[in-house]
Amino acid sequence: MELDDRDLDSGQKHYKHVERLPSVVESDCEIEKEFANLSIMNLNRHLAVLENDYLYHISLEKSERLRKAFSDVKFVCMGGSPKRMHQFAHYIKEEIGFQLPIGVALQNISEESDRYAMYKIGPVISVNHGIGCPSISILLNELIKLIHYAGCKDVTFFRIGTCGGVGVEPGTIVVTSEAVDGMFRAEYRQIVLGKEQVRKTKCDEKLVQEIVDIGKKFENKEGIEKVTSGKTLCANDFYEGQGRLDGAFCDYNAEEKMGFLRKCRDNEIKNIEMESLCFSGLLNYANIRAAVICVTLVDRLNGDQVVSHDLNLQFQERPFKLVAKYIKEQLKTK
Ligand SMILES: O=P(O)(O)O[C@H]1O[C@H](CO)[C@@H](O)[C@H]1O
Ligand SMILES: O=c1cc[nH]c(=O)[nH]1
Repeated sequence: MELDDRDLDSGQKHYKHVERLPSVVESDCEIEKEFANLSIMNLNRHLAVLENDYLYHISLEKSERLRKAFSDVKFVCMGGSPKRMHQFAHYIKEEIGFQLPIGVALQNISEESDRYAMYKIGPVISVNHGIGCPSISILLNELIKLIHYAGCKDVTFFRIGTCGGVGVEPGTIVVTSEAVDGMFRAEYRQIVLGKEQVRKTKCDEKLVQEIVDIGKKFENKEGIEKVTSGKTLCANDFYEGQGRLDGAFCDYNAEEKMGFLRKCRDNEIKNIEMESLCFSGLLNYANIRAAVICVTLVDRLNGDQVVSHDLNLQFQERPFKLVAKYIKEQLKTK
């Protein structure tokens, strides 16, 4: 495999590798055997012959060091904003009683990339995914490769987010039963090589139920308020894509907007956000357990504007608390 010197000058090791991959992969039944034993499904066979892989957006490189550092990961918690996931990192550290060496602070592992902020707290990764499916898709690709290269076993992913509610009181935690697109299809669609690729987005029923049960057990205690499950509409935009009247553009009227939101409610959609489709689509495809847990900031049947910053900051902590309870219970059994 050929080294690219220009990349080495910038401190990153990239390798020219692409041309020789397909024929090697197709003929190698050792690779098929190795992949058949993985719990991650549908993993790219080309990875098996990729000696070096730089996970560009999280600034990590496939190596023995990476395997040792990440092999204990059991939970990957993701949310939109870097500050929220830094806060969650501190919160989960206290909750699971994880001790950093004296004098060592939590470090953003991916600082060099300046794209995502990622923290490792023992068996938990806390990382921000930015806004929308393209952003979370890149991160999921690199995180799935990370847990594969590190040989992690039995990993669960969570999206800990915020959303707009549909007929539910602000502050409600919605655990997604299935993510749907703007046409109410439980499918994540992506154009690949000029064709539409479709991945199913129904969520793991058992995991949804376990989280709802924990929610019910702690409801109105320890900062965990109303918890419910329902379908989540995943939009590609915050304004027109979510039927708002307050975007820069709006070619529909208030009645049409309300008609659509009522139709959402009648189709058991309880919330609207922007990543659940890709998150559940890719993780389902990989056979990785995953759940989307979002707190509602506004009831869209009553308005569009998301206001009151302090209250939203309090609301954002509700999914933290629920997920932390789940992680703590699981760690007792591991
Ligand atoms: O709060 P997060 O996790 O970012 O989630 C929601 O908030 C963002 C829009 O404001 C979108 O990313 C949407 O999915
Ligand atoms: O209404 C909302 C609130 C938060 N995030 C969204 O995507 N929509």
